[in-house]
Amino acid sequence: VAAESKASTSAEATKPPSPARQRVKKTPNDFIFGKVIGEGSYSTVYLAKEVSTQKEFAIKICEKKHLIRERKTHFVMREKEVFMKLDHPFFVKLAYTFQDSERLYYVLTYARNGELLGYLHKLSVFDVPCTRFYTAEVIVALEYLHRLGIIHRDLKPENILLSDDMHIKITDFGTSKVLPLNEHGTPVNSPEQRKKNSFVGTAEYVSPEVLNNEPANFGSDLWALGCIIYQCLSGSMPFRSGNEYQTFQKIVKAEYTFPEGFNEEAKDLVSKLLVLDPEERLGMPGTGGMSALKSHKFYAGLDWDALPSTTPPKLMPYL
Ligand SMILES: C[C@@H](Nc1nc2c(c3cc(-c4cn[nH]c4)ccc13)C(=O)N=C/C2=C\CC1CC1)C(C)(C)C
Repeated sequence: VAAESKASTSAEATKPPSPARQRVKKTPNDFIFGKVIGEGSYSTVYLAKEVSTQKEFAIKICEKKHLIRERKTHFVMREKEVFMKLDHPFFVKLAYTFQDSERLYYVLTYARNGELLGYLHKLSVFDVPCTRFYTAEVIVALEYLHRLGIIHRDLKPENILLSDDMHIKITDFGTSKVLPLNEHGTPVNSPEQRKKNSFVGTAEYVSPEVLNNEPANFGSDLWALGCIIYQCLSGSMPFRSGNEYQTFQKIVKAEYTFPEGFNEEAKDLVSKLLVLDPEERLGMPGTGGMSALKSHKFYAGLDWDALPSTTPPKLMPYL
């Protein structure tokens, strides 16, 4: 990588910086690359350290020829478009982008404490205070995302990362959808949007409408939220089944049961999210919007605006 980029850097060195590019573009030589953090759909994400600041970043690298061959350039363009719009503490931030002859590089926040899923596996279940806190942070993140007209479409505990101070950092927007905004800046999810969906989320969290080939909408993220709340308190997924086909059969019928002892307020909340008709899900405009969701008794007493500055409850093994 270093050798090739030297070639392109020298080529770039002769190109006068265009006015649009005020700050100098980074190159791979500005970073020391470490372990592979994860494989995205058309990319590999590495842990890396910026030489000049010793700061750690996650760097997503895409092979240009692979993207072109797989005709996925629009995915990475859309993902970059989404990252450029996001400026909120509960999302991974895009710090720099640059390229060399072979690859595209996206330099992003490194969420040092990894996936929420990891803690859920370690503890098997979260207690009510932790479930309240972390799912409330997801709700604040969804409210921000939906206000920007962005549907995540693949929300799941693997995409909910944790920062140094144990607040959430949502990531993986490669499959998100950006809805056009009308003249008032409100997202338009019109019938024209109803073209065949090319993307289906992760089996256990995908919503009925997406399985029925209807376009994803904000309700699709609320369905995933319902699955996540269920999973935090029970340690298992509501529609988990022997195989994917059986899982899908349960999803399209919203067929699931609560385990013994499941928190009553959470039962009521989940039953208002895992509803077949997206418009009927708590948090959608027809049911009072996100403020109705935030007023649900499961979150009684929670200071929503203080969440980013609240000390997160300790994720404790279930006693
Ligand atoms: C879901 C995602 N996983 C992850 N994506 C990102 C991480 C990340 C960190 C850990 C981690 C940290 N400590 N221990 C584990 C585990 C998984 C991660 C991060 O720090 N910063 C940005 C990321 C992603 C940016 C986005 C453009 C792709 C996949 C599997 C797609 C790579």
